[in-house]
This record gives sequence, structure tokens and C-alpha cells, in this order.
Amino acid sequence: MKSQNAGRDDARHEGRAHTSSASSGAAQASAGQAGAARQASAAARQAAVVHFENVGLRYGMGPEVLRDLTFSIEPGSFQFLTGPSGAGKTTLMRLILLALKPTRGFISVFGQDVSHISGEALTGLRRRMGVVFQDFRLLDHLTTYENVALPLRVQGREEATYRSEVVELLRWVGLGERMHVLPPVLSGGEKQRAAIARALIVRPEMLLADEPTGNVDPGLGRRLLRLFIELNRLGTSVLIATHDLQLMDQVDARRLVLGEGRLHIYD
Ligand SMILES: Nc1ncnc2c1ncn2[C@@H]1O[C@H](COP(=O)(O)OP(=O)(O)OP(=O)(O)O)[C@@H](O)[C@H]1O
Repeated sequence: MKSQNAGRDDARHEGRAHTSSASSGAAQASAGQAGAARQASAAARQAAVVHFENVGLRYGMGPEVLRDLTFSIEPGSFQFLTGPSGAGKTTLMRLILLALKPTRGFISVFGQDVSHISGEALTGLRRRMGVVFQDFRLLDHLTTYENVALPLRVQGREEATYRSEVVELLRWVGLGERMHVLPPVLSGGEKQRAAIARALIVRPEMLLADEPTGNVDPGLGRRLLRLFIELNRLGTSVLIATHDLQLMDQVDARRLVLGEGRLHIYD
């Protein structure tokens, strides 16, 4: 009896041992797969221009404006960011620009985790981005030409090395005749084009533009869109926030759609 039981116990034991060795093999395999997946996701994060993982943002004690955002912007990609007014497009842009910190989640920009980044490193990352703000942010005491040339001056370049480049870009955006006037005398559309030229002049690795065609007529909007596409062809990743369906319909590009705090992606 005993031996039989013992035998059964042994068998059970062997059975358990077998199961446990199988499950430890499976566990190792799945740990290996998880490790490989982690490595692959770290590599993807490293390669992305922007990577968000479960990012949430609330202003003060208010409700979460953005919830569980997980997405990447790849090098050399072109995408629109859209959604109803108040959906959080500007907020998302400000997170990418590192002008806001997320309330939760993880953000990396140009492969760098930005949660504990120094002020100096942050300035270095921002210099790699061109930004067109909704309110233009031109300096009123500088001429249109000087506003557009400013990022190059900040880089320490001599005027002789960039003058013709700035003039050519200003002509391209239709401001050839408005180069020497101050922003307060420019129309809304002219200010917008000056702001776009200032963002493009440094050939940024990433361009972020918040409603960049909001103040121009459809013809000029198409021309500006061509400029963004050309910049993208030269390798810049482009993210354009817009409500303008007609503008989006002109390009077969990825759409990031914000609604009720969530992001839906249409490739
Ligand atoms: N500084 C702030 N403090 C508190 N709430 C804010 C602040 N900035 C934005 N919000 C709120 O966050 C939400 C998202 O605003 P955001 O400006 O990002 O939306 P949007 O999609 O860019 O809107 P629009 O298309 O009208 O420009 C809105 O409810 C807005 O009221």
C-alpha cells in the first residue's frame, strides 16, 4: 500500500516536477519574450522623435485634460493633430515642447527621457524643434527680417552667411515686400507667415505648428502646406494642429485625433 502510495506520490511528484519544469521553461520563454519586447520597445522609444507612454495631464486640481496617451512620432514623418476646440491640442503640443510636465506617464524627446532633465539639456532639445504658436510670438521691436533671422543669430552665425537664405524664405512665404516693417503693422496672415518662416529657417528636426493656416486664405494655406511638405521631404518630422478639414484632405497623412482626453490614431 505504502509503496503504491509512495509510487503514486512519486508519480505525482514527478508529474508536478514535470509540470513545474515545463512551466519554468514556459516562464523562461515568456520572460525572454517580455525581455525582448522591452528591448524592442526601448529601441523604438530611442529611435522616435517623440514618445509618450500612458501620459496624463491635468491643470491644477481640474479634471484630466489628457488621459493615457501612448504614441510615437517617427523621424521624417508627417501628421496632423486634430479634434474639437478644447480637446487638448495645444496642451499636447506644449507637452512635446517641454513647456508643460505631465501629471503622470513617461515622455521622451529625441530619445531622451525628459522627466529629470536639466535646464541646459532642455534648451538643447528645444533648439532642435521649430515652433509656430497660435499667437505668433513675434518680437515687436524687431523687423520681419530680424525676427526670422533671430534663431540663426542666437546660434552665433554671421549675417553674411544667412542673409540670402532669410530673404529667399521671406519671398517664398510672400513677405518679400514686408521685410523691413515691424510686426505691429503686419496683418494677422502676414504675422502668421513670419512666424512660420522663423520656425523653418533653422531646418528643425521637428516642426510643431498650431493652426498654421488659421489666418490665411485657402490659396495661401495650400502654399504653406507645400512648404511644410517640402521641409518634411528634407527629413523634418512635422506635426500640424488644425481644425481645417480641407487642409487635411490635401495630404494623405496620419491623423492624431483628440476627443474626451483620449487619442485615436488613423494611419
Ligand atoms: N493654463 C490652463 N489652465 C487651466 N486649464 C487650461 C489651461 N490651458 C488649457 N486649459 C483647458 O484645457 C483644455 C484643453 O485646452 P487646449 O487649449 O489644449 O485645447 P485645444 O484643443 O488646443 O483648443 P482650441 O482648438 O480651441 O485651440 C480646455 O478645457 C482648456 O480650458
